[in-house]
Amino acid sequence: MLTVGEAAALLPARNPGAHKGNFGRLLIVAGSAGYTGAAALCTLAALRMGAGIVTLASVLPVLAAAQAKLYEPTFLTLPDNGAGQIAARAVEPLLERARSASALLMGCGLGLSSDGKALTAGLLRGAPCPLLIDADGLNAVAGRLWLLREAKQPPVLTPHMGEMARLTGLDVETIQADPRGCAAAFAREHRCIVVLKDADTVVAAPDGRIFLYEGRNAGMARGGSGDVLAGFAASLLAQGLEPAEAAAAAVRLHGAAGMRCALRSSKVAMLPHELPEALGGLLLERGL
Ligand SMILES: NC(=O)C1=CN([C@@H]2O[C@H](COP(=O)(O)OP(=O)(O)OC[C@H]3O[C@@H](n4cnc5c(N)ncnc54)[C@H](O)[C@@H]3O)[C@@H](O)[C@H]2O)[C@@H](O)CC1
Ligand SMILES: Nc1ncnc2c1ncn2[C@@H]1O[C@H](COP(=O)(O)OP(=O)(O)O)[C@@H](O)[C@H]1O
Repeated sequence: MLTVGEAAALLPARNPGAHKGNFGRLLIVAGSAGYTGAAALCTLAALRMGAGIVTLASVLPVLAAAQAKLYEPTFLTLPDNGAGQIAARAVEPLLERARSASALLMGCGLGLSSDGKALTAGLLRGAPCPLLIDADGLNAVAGRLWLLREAKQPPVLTPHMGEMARLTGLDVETIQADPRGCAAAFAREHRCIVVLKDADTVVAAPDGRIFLYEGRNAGMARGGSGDVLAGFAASLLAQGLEPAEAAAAAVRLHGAAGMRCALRSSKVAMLPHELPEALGGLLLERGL
C-alpha cells in the first residue's frame, strides 16, 4: 500500500494560476428517495478530494436533500421511475452530460430496480470517460458480468464482501478466506480494478498489481463509510490519476482520515460525513 505521503503526492499540483477546469469534471449518478444521504456523502467526499466541478445527477428528493447541505456541486434533475428511483430513460441525458465529464461515479444509494439495471448497462456501454461503480450499481452488474468488458476502459468496482459475493456467486466466508486471490482473479478475468472492502481492503488491477491496506478501525464500520470512499476515488479519477492508483490513494487517505476521526470523536461517535473534513487536515500537514 502507498503511504499517506505517497497518496497525497499523487494529487495534481495546484499551481497558483490554476482554474477549476484543471481539476476535472466529475458526474455522479446516485441516490433514491430512501437513500438521499448516500448521494450527499459521495458528493461531499468528491468535492473535498479536490475535483474542480462536481455534478450530482438524481431524482428531485435526492437533489433537494443535497442542496440543503452542499453549496458547491451543480445538479442535474433526472426522471423518477415512480418509486423514487432514477428511471431508465435517464440514460440519454446522462450520456450527453458524460461527454464533457472526466469521470463518472454511479451506484451509491441507487436502489434495486429494473431501471437501475438498464441505467447501469447503458452507462457502462456508452460513457466515454473512466467509470467507478459502487453499491447498487454493482448489484445491477451481478449476473451480467460481460457488461464490464463493454466499458470503453477498465472500470473501478468498489464492492464490500456482500456485494463481492453477489458478483462472484461465492459465499462471504470463501471470499474472506482469500480476499487477495479473489480480487486479483476477478480483476484479471473481467478487466476491471477491484477495491474489495472489509476491515482490510485489497485493490487489484487487471495487470496484476495489488495494494493491500491493513488499517483496521471499527469506527469505520457504519453505513456511509463506503459512500465516502467512492467519492474520494472518483474525484481522483476525475483529476486524471491512473485508475488503480486513484483507488489505492483513496483507500489510504480514507483510512488515515478515519484514524484521525477516531482520535477526535472516538470509534463509537465518529461519523462518515466527518471523514472528508479530516482529509483536509491530513493534506494540510503535507503542504497541500
Ligand atoms: N445514508 C444513506 O443513504 C446510505 C445508503 N446506503 C445505500 O444502501 C444501499 C444498500 O447497501 P447495503 O450495503 O446496506 O446493503 P447490502 O445488502 O449490499 O449489504 C449489506 C449486507 O452485506 C453483508 N456485508 C457487507 N459488508 C460486509 C463485510 N465487510 N463482511 C461481511 N459481510 C458484509 C452483510 O450481510 C450486510 O448485512 C446501497 O445503495 C447503499 O449505497 C448505504 O451506503 C448506507 C448509507
Ligand atoms: N473494521 C473496519 N476497519 C477498517 N475499515 C472498515 C471497517 N469496517 C468497514 N470499513 C470500511 O468502511 C467502508 C464501508 O463500506 P460499505 O460497506 O460499502 O459501506 P456503505 O455502503 O454503507 O457506505 C469500506 O471502505 C470498508 O473498508
